[in-house]
Amino acid sequence: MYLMKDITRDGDPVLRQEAADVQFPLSAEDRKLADDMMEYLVISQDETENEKYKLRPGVGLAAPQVGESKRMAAILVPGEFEDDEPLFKGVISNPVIISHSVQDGALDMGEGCLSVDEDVAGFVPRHDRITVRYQNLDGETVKLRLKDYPAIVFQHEMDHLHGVLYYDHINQAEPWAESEDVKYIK
Ligand SMILES: O=CN(O)C[C@@H](CC1CCCC1)C(=O)N1NCCC[C@H]1C(=O)Nc1ccccn1
Ligand code: NI
Repeated sequence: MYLMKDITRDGDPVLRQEAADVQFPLSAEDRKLADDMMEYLVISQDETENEKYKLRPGVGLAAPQVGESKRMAAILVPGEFEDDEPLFKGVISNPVIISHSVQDGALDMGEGCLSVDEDVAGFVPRHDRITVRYQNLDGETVKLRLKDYPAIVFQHEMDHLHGVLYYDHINQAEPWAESEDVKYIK
């Protein structure tokens, strides 16, 4: 299982590379990578476990963050309340945004990243709504419409597959500048 020491940090060139397509059917190695990334998210979101292993809780983990320059990311977006089903739980490969809203969305608290130790303050403008197409672990093509928080998470992870980090999107001059057509998401 992955520990924080296994998470590549900003400065490692792998985080700035364009990752390679995942080939299907999945190799045993890529299947293990997918399982291990999802395992990290599950354990990190469990209070007892994350304390025990000193893990930062995460809702997403992209392969470049564990040193693998492949177009694969695990995503586990919890439901609103403790016992709810997750809003999304899955490992996506070769994702592409095939359409998106004109309206932008940004988390009202800004973002962070397990690969960036110091949080960089400011709004991270993204698309508020997206239609994403990706391959699931069986190699099937899935098309998914997302909005608000889950859409932000997907875009944060997909950025990693293109060597983009969240702070690349922040307005350095005025990090918290509000604009008209941006929806600020809780
Ligand atoms: O690429 C992937 N990453 O870098 C992990 C990031 C991904 C999210 C950042 C903003 C949108 C996606 C991540 O999850 N975080 N960022 C750093 C510390 C906090 C943590 C987080 O938001 N945790 C969380 C939130 C709700 C419930 C449980 N845990
Ligand atoms: Ni990240």
